[in-house]
Amino acid sequence: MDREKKVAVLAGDGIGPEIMAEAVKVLKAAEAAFGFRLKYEYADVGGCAIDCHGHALPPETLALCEASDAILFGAVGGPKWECLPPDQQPERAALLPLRKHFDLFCNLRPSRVFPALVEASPLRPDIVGDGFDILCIRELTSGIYFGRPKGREGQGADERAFDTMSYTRREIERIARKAFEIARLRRKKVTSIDKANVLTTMVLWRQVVTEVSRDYPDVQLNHMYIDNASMQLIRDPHQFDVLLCGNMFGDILSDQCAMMTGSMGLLASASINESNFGLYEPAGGSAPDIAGKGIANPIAQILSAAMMLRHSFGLEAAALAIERAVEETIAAGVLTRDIARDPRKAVGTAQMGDAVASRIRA
Ligand SMILES: NC(=O)C1=CN([C@@H]2O[C@H](COP(=O)(O)OP(=O)(O)OC[C@H]3O[C@@H](n4cnc5c(N)ncnc54)[C@H](O)[C@@H]3O)[C@@H](O)[C@H]2O)C=CC1
Ligand SMILES: CC(C)CC(=O)C(=O)O
Ligand SMILES: [Mg+2]
Repeated sequence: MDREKKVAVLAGDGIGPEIMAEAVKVLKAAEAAFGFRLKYEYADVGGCAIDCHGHALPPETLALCEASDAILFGAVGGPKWECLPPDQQPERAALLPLRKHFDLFCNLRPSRVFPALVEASPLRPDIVGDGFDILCIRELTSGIYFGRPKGREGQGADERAFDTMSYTRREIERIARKAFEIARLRRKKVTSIDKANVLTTMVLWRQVVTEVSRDYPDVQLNHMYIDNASMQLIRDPHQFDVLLCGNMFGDILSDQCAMMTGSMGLLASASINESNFGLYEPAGGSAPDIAGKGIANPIAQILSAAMMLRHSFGLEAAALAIERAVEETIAAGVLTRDIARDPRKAVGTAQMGDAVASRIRA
């Protein structure tokens, strides 16, 4: 790495600050071990930013992100802000605009079963086998989460609310190309998820994905309806390599994939744009039910930091070292409550971060 890189650290709400502290701890251990330097600059985002600045994505936060080489993001939202009008809630007023602003259209969510956690999966042992390895590639800046018009109108029994699902050929093509390019580096299989039997948007999705696939004859493509895919993931996860999804279906299936590996707290993600600028965040949310208790699993945040080193900074060896340290820590039986077989032996968030960091130092 030629110069010190600047990381915008947006921890957010709920468990966000707790798990972020552990990711930064691990990154600092990696800096010392591998001799690179990162500069961490912190800013408010989400509900805590509404409380302090009156806006979920204050201009100074956006300016910091623009001046940074990557964004490390925690989570936003929670019951405290649910009373706000929908367009002012932290998720819609901060996270979605951030994704749109930086055109972070490509969301990578890898779900792999750690060998020591085969038993933590809620799937039957004969289905999990030695573990599966699925990469969910989710389109992140379009689809029904962004389509216009959306709104509410009318009153009484006639009051209605509506969202618009929309995809352009260009939007589908660029995420499909990413999926095929990445599948080439893996097991060369793309399963495109849609609902083309009902939704016109998804008819175009299927058509464009099929057209793009002709440029990748070495990669096998099959199409699957979202309802079937949800069932097939549980019946036989080994049939999947790369899942190519639109925004909403990828949101839903990736939570399912996370839990199939043992916990929501294990699923890391990278959201990148065409210039390889990225935002790195756990796939889960602010987990208000466990926030402030020091028991959240920091692994998804730590592995998101490893993805940042790999995708934004080209620090492959350091990324691998973090991933290996996480795997070894889990194998040594250092487990947070969500993945521990015996909750009485579970460690807290900070102990898990300490254990991973000390393995990197070693
Ligand atoms: N990227 C983001 O900032 C996201 C924000 N949210 C927001 O977060 C809030 C809570 O949403 P929920 O639907 O409850 O989803 P959630 O992902 O926050 O929590 C779902 C379940 O997973 C557990 N969980 C999540 N992360 C965990 C971790 N690291 N360790 C252990 N357990 C973990 C929680 O305890 C909870 O039981 C809402 O305001 C929601 O809109 C939800 C998803 C993503
Ligand atoms: C605001 C939501 C779309 C966040 C979320 O659930 C996700 O990105 O997985
Ligand atoms: Mg989600």
